[in-house]
This record gives sequence, structure tokens and C-alpha cells, in this order.
Amino acid sequence: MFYKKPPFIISAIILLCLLAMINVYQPFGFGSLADLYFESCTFVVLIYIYLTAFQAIKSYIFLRLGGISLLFNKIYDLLTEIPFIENHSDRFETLDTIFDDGSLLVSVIFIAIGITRMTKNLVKQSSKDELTGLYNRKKFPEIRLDVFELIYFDLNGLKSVNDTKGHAVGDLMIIRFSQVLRQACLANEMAFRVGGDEFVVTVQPERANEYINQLYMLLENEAIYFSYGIERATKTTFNDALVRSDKAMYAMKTQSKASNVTI
Ligand SMILES: Nc1nc2c(ncn2[C@@H]2O[C@H](COP(=O)(O)OP(=O)(O)OP(=O)(O)O)[C@@H](O)[C@H]2O)c(=O)[nH]1
Repeated sequence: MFYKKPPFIISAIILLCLLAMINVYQPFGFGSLADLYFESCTFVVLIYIYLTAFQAIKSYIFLRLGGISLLFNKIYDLLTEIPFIENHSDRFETLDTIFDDGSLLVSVIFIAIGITRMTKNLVKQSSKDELTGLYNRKKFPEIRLDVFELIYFDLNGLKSVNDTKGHAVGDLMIIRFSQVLRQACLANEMAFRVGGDEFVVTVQPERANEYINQLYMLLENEAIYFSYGIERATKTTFNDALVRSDKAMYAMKTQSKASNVTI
């Protein structure tokens, strides 16, 4: 609930409260007033970042720890502007250094690890299809085999499933087919979703027919039908093979429709 409020307003209120407190207690003697204003602003900027990036911080433990450590560091900086606390901290120099410089060092390390992990994860997610978890086209340059057979798949009759049973059932059909595509892959073979009901699989040379037979077996008792086209390819001939396998798939679909056979 709290985090749904605009972070800017919350941060501004905290800043105003801090500035008011500084001014009210100023006669009792703070250190440098300028220092205090800057420390307060940095603290509030941190709060603002914490609120706006809350989802990311929540999901990554290192960002969370780094954020906590940085907040601690800033609070400590603020508190040590109070002469009474500053006097005490000066007496425990090592402890003061650990609280001040140590917590800053820890924050920087944790935040750096957190950002690195988050970036890696984002890159990984950006090449995955959200609905099925299969790779999307962005992953094409990273095909793991040098020579392979490329199979272009298209589901048959998805539109009529959508129209008669609803989009959610159509989604389930796509998800189930994707599961089976992935299940039939060996190491280094990859499955991609390249369009609504279109998929590409790269399998080891001479394995396409075996792969497709496996799909038929896995989908034996399920009303999921598909057309496909197979082309042999290398990384350099990939784009041509993609076009040719799409055409071969289309030819199979046209033929099956003409003969009114469900494949
Ligand atoms: N449920 C669902 N449907 C989708 C999705 N993406 C595309 N579609 C639908 O899939 C259908 C694909 O079109 P077509 O390939 O012409 O439909 P089809 O019924 O499979 O026709 P054929 O390929 O000729 O058998 C369209 O109706 C799209 O709206 C999706 O993510 N979920």
C-alpha cells in the first residue's frame, strides 16, 4: 500500500521534515549546516531511489543488502553531525571508520554485484518468449550447432480453437506444444517461438525425422496438430534455410488442407 504512493511526494515530505528538524535544533549546535543539508539531500535521494526501484531491489538480495548498507551509511553520516554523537565516534576511531567507510565499501560491492546479476538476468529474459519460455528470434545468433537441421513448425487450426474454445485454451495449446518441442530436444538442440503459432527448432544433422516422430508420440492423445518444413543449414545459410523451411511448411499445410487430412 505504502509503495503505491508517489515516491516523489514521500521523499519530499521526508526532506521537508529533515530540513525543519535541522532548523529547529540548530540553536542546540550541529556541526556544519551546509554538510547537514547535503547529507539530508543525499539521504532523501536514496529513499527516492529505494522507492522507485523497489521491485528490482526486492527481487535481488545483493541490491537489497547494498541498499540497506547505503541507507545505514547515510543515517550514520547524518547522526555524526550531532556534536554529542560526533564526540563519541571520534573516540572510537576504528569503529567510526568501519561504520562510515566500511559500510560505504560494502554497499558499493553489493550494489555492483546486484546490478551485474540483474543485467545478466534481463539479457537472458529478453531472448525468451514470455508465454512459453522458449527462445525468441533474438537468440538466433546463438544457435549452438554449427551444422544442423532447421524445422519450421506451424500449428494447425489455432484460430478455430481460439474462436470456439477461447483464447485461453489457444494459449494452453501453444504452451503444451512448446513443452513438447523442448522435451524432445537433445543437448545443443534449441526451440524458438518465432510468431503467434510458429516455431523453429534446430536439431542435430539427420535427426529431424526422428525428432518429429517423437513429437507425434508425445502428442499421441492430444488434439494438437501441426505442419512443418525441414531444411539443412549452417550458421551462415541460416536465413535462407529459414525462408525455405517456412515455404516447405506452407506447402505441407496446403497439401493437407487440399486432401482434407489432419496431420
Ligand atoms: N491463443 C493465442 N492465439 C494466438 C496467439 N498468437 C497468435 N494467435 C492466433 O493464432 C492464429 C494464427 O493464425 P493462422 O495460422 O492463420 O491460424 P490457424 O487456425 O492456425 O490456421 P492454419 O495455420 O491455416 O491452420 C490467429 O488467429 C492468431 O490470433 C497467442 O499467443 N495465443
